[in-house]
Amino acid sequence: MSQDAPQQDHTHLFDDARSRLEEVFEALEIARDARERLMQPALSLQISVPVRMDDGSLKVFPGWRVQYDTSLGPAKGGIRFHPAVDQLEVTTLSFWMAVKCAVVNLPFGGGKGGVQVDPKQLSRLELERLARGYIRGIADVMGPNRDIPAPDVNTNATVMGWMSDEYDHLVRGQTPAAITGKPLTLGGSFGRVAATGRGALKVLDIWAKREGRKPQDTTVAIQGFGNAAYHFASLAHAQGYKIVAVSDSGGAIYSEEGLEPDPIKEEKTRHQQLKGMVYCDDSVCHAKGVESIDQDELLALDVDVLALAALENQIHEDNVDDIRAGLILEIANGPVTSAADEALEIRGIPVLPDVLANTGGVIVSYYEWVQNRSGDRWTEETINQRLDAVLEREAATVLDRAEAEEISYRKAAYRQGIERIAEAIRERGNNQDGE
Ligand SMILES: NC(=O)C1=CN([C@@H]2O[C@H](COP(=O)(O)OP(=O)(O)OC[C@H]3O[C@@H](n4cnc5c(N)ncnc54)[C@H](OP(=O)(O)O)[C@@H]3O)[C@@H](O)[C@H]2O)C=CC1
Ligand SMILES: O=C(O)CCC(=O)C(=O)O
Repeated sequence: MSQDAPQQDHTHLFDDARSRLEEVFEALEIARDARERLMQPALSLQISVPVRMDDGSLKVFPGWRVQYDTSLGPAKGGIRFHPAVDQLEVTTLSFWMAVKCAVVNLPFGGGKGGVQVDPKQLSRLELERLARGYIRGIADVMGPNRDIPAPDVNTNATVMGWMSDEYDHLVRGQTPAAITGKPLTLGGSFGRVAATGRGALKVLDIWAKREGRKPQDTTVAIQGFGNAAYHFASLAHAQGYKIVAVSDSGGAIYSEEGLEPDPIKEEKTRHQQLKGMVYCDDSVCHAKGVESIDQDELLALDVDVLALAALENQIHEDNVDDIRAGLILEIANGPVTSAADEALEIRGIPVLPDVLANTGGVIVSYYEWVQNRSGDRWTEETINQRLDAVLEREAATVLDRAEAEEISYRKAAYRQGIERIAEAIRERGNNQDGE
């Protein structure tokens, strides 16, 4: 563990994730080969990333790349820079990637990467050296047909651009399809930056329509204000949803009258933190009656939708009884533990699960990969239409199944995803005991 890493216990994270797999094994006839394969990752690589700091000293950061399962296609998944990253977290995130790609029927397996680092303590050049060093460390196991990284927490298009450039140098050729989420000028796709938030809103809309609920009558609190959360907030606000609270790693803000995400984003870009910001310029206030609240208070607000868009393990046994929201939308990966999930199910609070609700990002990453391989470039309109169509189809299947089998949306999504992976494992045949 690096020197400044916070004490965060991921010991139970992977067990917790696997307990959802076991639930599927109990409910469905999944072949033994698939059961064996899916209980542990296919490949797990640990690396050390040495970074020359601006003051001339050398710091070494631990990093990982895990490919959980590649039966449906090359591994796919983001890279996280965060002080709490460790092998178990990356493994769990790669497992969720495998499930989510299968839930929305992408020709991808699941992968994930991470570096245990606080990127907020690095200069821009140090960050670039770290990004390049990470790619040198995992280059042997990645590539367009093998494992395709993308952004996740604290990484973005700029970081993907550096990584893509580093990979091109290593393989002595332009290989844009090796990484997605790149800047547009380096072969990135229109629509990728907003895709996770847009996809989450689409899934919420599909659910709301079935429930006869209108955006104008729906209040939303959002945990997080990064890439996924901001784009969700901005698009939801434009559609008429009332965003009453948002939070970041430093605090939360609330307004009963509703917040305007775009000016808040501009302020956050200037001041880094939501806490203590002023939302008025030239005597125009973008959010009247804004007050600072605790991050935990946001989770307990009496709202129609609580959108979780920060990190895993946010709703757990100790705070689940405080939840008063009508619906939980999981934009983050794994924000609700399995124990909390059961408690919510008993209380009749539905959860639109991560493996469906946050698939917008990886779906548009798939479109980026397809465009890079064909040399084609699709318009933003085409991308968004295709994204909507996939989510309409796959979300409908999950919601219908939940209703027909009288199970939670999560259980229905897991059954859909695991069935597809198990089928691919079966079709690959028996010769799976070696190279
Ligand atoms: N980016 C993508 O395409 C995808 C992301 N996801 C998932 O969505 C989640 C967010 O990712 P992304 O938006 O990319 O990451 P970002 O790094 O852009 O944003 C993370 C946000 O979470 C905030 N945060 C961190 N800790 C807390 C906390 N304790 N309470 C409240 N807010 C907190 C951060 O605060 P601060 O701004 O202060 O740092 C930041 O606003 C992750 O779980 C990720 O795996 C899922 C699918 C795709
Ligand atoms: O865009 C991608 O390939 C993966 C995004 C990601 O890491 C995720 O969905 O959690």
